Amino acid sequence: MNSQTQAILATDKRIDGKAISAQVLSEVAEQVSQLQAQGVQPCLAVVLVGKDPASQVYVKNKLLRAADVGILSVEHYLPEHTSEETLLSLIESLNEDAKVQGILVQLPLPKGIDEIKVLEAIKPIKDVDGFHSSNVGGLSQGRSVLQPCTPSGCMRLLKHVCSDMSGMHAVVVGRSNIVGKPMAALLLQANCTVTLVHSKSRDIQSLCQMADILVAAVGRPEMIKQDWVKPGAIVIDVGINRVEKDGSTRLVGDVDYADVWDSVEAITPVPGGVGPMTIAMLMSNTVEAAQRQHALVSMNRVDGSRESP
Ligand SMILES: NC(=O)C1=CN([C@@H]2O[C@H](COP(=O)(O)OP(=O)(O)OC[C@H]3O[C@@H](n4cnc5c(N)ncnc54)[C@H](OP(=O)(O)O)[C@@H]3O)[C@@H](O)[C@H]2O)C=CC1
Ligand SMILES: Nc1nc(=O)c2c([nH]1)NC[C@@H]1CN(c3ccc(C(=O)N[C@@H](CCC(=O)O)C(=O)O)cc3)C=[N+]21
Ligand SMILES: [Mg+2]
Repeated sequence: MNSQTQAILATDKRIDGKAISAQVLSEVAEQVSQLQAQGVQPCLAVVLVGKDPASQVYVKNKLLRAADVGILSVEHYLPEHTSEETLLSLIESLNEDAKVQGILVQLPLPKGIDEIKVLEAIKPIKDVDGFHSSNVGGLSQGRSVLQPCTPSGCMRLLKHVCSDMSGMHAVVVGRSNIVGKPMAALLLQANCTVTLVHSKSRDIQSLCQMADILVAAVGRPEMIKQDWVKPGAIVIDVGINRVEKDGSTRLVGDVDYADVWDSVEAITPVPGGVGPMTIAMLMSNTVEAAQRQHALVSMNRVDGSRESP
């Protein structure tokens, strides 16, 4: 095999989240134009409480992507010591604002604010993160609801390398409400056999070795090594870890990318894998929310009923 062929194969093995997210974003931009032609301007409200530096970077990136695809965004920056009451009343006013179709409250929230209470306050039809219990429940029942962005982005990446996941054994490491649990639900819906692994699981390495599809969402830098991975496995690395090395900061995943490379059939890099997909799916959800709200309003106009979105 000459080196050029090798380079092409190497490119194939690396699941390019940046490129695939660009595809998603161009589809979203097209949907935005269609909505605009119907007199609807999709708008996303982003709420950030406090000054967490990582959150500031993520929020900035979300606003940039929104602008790219023609989604209007409104930013609400609240001080660290904002009361729960103030935050809840902001959400209430965004719920009532017909010009805002998507509401995102950046997590984590400062201590002292009840995260669940805040997420439950968002109208489910505007819940572009898919974190409201009604959307979480809907996902678990297989209903068509707004889905959490990171797991749905992972599914989109998986579909690129694997058109039919039916019968495959998927192992998800991490059981958070925002990644691990909804990821397991989506894989189950795609007819995978799903194992959900967490910090109390025994013999995690053996569990990972069984995976045809391995999803790592732990938050432990390069925890997953070559001898944890079955040859030919597909690996999705959700982890975003900042590590100090030789005086500079580097971003690494939960998987030791270089170590597992020879064993895997395909793998997502960090950065440039799941991260950009998360933001693209947020834009996709915002458009979907706008479409649903527009459909509801039009329907109500026809039948005269008073239910508002
Ligand atoms: N790329 C993206 O778009 C996103 C990336 N992330 C990144 O993904 C990672 C996970 O995020 P998130 O789900 O919010 O993290 P959480 O900290 O909320 O959850 C981590 C999960 O990993 C489990 N865990 C911790 N240590 C181990 C271990 N040694 N072995 C097995 N399981 C373990 C925990 O188990 P237990 O429940 O028992 O405590 C928990 O379920 C982070 O690096 C985060 O930065 C997150 C969101 C989006
Ligand atoms: N309500 C809410 N919704 C979220 O979806 C949400 C959240 N809160 N809190 C934090 C996590 C984390 N998250 C990421 C999004 C994009 C990248 C991303 O774009 N990553 C780039 C690198 C960015 C960098 O350099 O740091 C990449 O992987 O290529 C990462 C992580 C969304 N989250
Ligand atoms: Mg978390």
